[in-house]
Amino acid sequence: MTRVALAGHDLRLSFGPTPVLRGVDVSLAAGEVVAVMGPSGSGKSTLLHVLAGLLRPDAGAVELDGQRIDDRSDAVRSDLRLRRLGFVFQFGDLVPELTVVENVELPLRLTGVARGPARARALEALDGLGVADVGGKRLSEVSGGQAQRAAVARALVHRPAVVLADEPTGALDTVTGELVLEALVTAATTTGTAVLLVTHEPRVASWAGREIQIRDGRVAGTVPSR
Ligand SMILES: Nc1ncnc2c1ncn2[C@@H]1O[C@H](COP(=O)(O)OP(=O)(O)OP(=O)(O)O)[C@@H](O)[C@H]1O
Repeated sequence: MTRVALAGHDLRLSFGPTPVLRGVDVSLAAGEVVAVMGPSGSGKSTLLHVLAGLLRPDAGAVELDGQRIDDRSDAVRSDLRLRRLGFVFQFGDLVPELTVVENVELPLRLTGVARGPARARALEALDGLGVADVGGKRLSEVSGGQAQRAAVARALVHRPAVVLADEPTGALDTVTGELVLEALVTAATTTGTAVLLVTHEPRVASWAGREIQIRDGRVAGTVPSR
């Protein structure tokens, strides 16, 4: 049977009086790429933040590799995020004071990997995205597309169980966007990482195996990607 990497069960969350998630069930198998689509304001990013343990749901449960995480302490959830999850947002979110390669090795260094092996793995991850040559540069010295590819390398460098990506190609040209999506799909097929991709764009969703449609804080349907 396929291992479930990440699942949300009957997730509910309101901001003040406004319900934003109204009972969402989602499940991602290891190695699966799933797109989350839906109109602006339908709750996609909120769902991603709840699944990441960044926001606690009012009700429901989140399970990572079969273990419930939403009821764990902030410190435990933060540690799980560091070790088991990778994130890609629309605008890279790298640390400007560090070089590109220092950013990519960060998840490894923070979990105790020694400097030498961490550097080697970071350079390998950058190489996989075609940007190893800018490893020594600071963010101010690289293009937006190079920075985003570095952000993807950082999200994948520690071979996380799950990558959560929120409009990861939103700020990129088509060719760079495809490099980013290809890297995410390759991680899914080669290392069994589950990838959840929030996007507005059908072209981006077509890289996923399955599309979850969110409307008004509920799953309106799940369809195979075109
Ligand atoms: N921290 C917050 N406090 C209050 N309301 C919020 C907060 N975050 C999101 N919302 C509201 O929750 C609703 C869902 O927002 P969310 O960002 O999840 O939607 P989305 O589907 O990702 O939208 P988009 O496609 O525009 O990014 C919106 O009405 C938004 O205004």
